[in-house]
Amino acid sequence: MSVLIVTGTDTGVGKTVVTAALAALAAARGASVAVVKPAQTGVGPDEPGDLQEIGRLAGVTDLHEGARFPDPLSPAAAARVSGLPPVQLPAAAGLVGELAHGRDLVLVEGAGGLLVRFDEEGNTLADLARWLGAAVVVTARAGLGTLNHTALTLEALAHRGVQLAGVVVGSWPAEPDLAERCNLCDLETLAARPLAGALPAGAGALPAAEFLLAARAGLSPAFGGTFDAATFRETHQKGTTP
Ligand SMILES: Nc1ncnc2c1ncn2[C@@H]1O[C@H](COP(=O)(O)OP(=O)(O)OP(=O)(O)O)[C@@H](O)[C@H]1O
Ligand SMILES: C[C@H](N)[C@H](N)CCCCCC(=O)O
Ligand SMILES: [Mg+2]
Repeated sequence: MSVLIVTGTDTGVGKTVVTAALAALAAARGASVAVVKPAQTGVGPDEPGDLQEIGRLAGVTDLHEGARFPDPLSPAAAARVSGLPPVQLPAAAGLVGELAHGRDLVLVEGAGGLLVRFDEEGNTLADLARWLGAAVVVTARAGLGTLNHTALTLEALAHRGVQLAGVVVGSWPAEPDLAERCNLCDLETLAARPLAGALPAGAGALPAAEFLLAARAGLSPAFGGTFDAATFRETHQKGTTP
């Protein structure tokens, strides 16, 4: 039994796709896997949310959405605007703990970046990770601007004593520009370890069988994949040094 928390350096960086890739690899090796989204915002009652996307991509059905708010805001702000009660993050931690007893892996996808508030008390995904003693996967953008966002996220994790499970690039472009290629090396410097993966741009639109192949190639052996950071870096580093 283990719990992995999936956060990102921002909203829209590919957390859902990374969570789906982690779930797909776990399921493919026969592990029982549950996925929890404590708060889904920006999606109406009858629309598919991140969990439905994960279910479609990874073929997992053990999906748990804590609360849903229609406005595309932080969970705390979305609850305030809607007049609905905010998510109780301690209760979400309880649910994750319970699920973990009967599963090999429980994945938790946050909302937006690490320090986005879930309630008026200011509880965040970092608090959830701390309560559960769970490590955090940080999904990062590939391009210019990601170094500062990633450094801030890693510093916030370290400040709270939360363990980093790895940095994964959520969407690696087919034709990376100079900043994206340089960032491979610099993201590793920030994390003080090799990249834990890079999923190809467009992976989120693949059918499940092809998504599994992309997940395998795009995530490191620590997550059941074959991604090798050194080979990936070498492939893309042309022109990044004199
Ligand atoms: N590797 C990828 N392949 C295809 N599409 C991607 C990939 N990464 C991200 N996207 C697309 O980018 C958008 C944002 O990605 P995603 O929904 O995964 O972000 P997120 O970090 O989960 O954001 P949120 O905070 O809303 O949960 C989506 O439309 C998604 O389909
Ligand atoms: C609506 C969006 N897709 C996410 N569900 C929520 C993102 C909240 C981000 C808040 C912020 O950092 O300003
Ligand atoms: Mg998402």
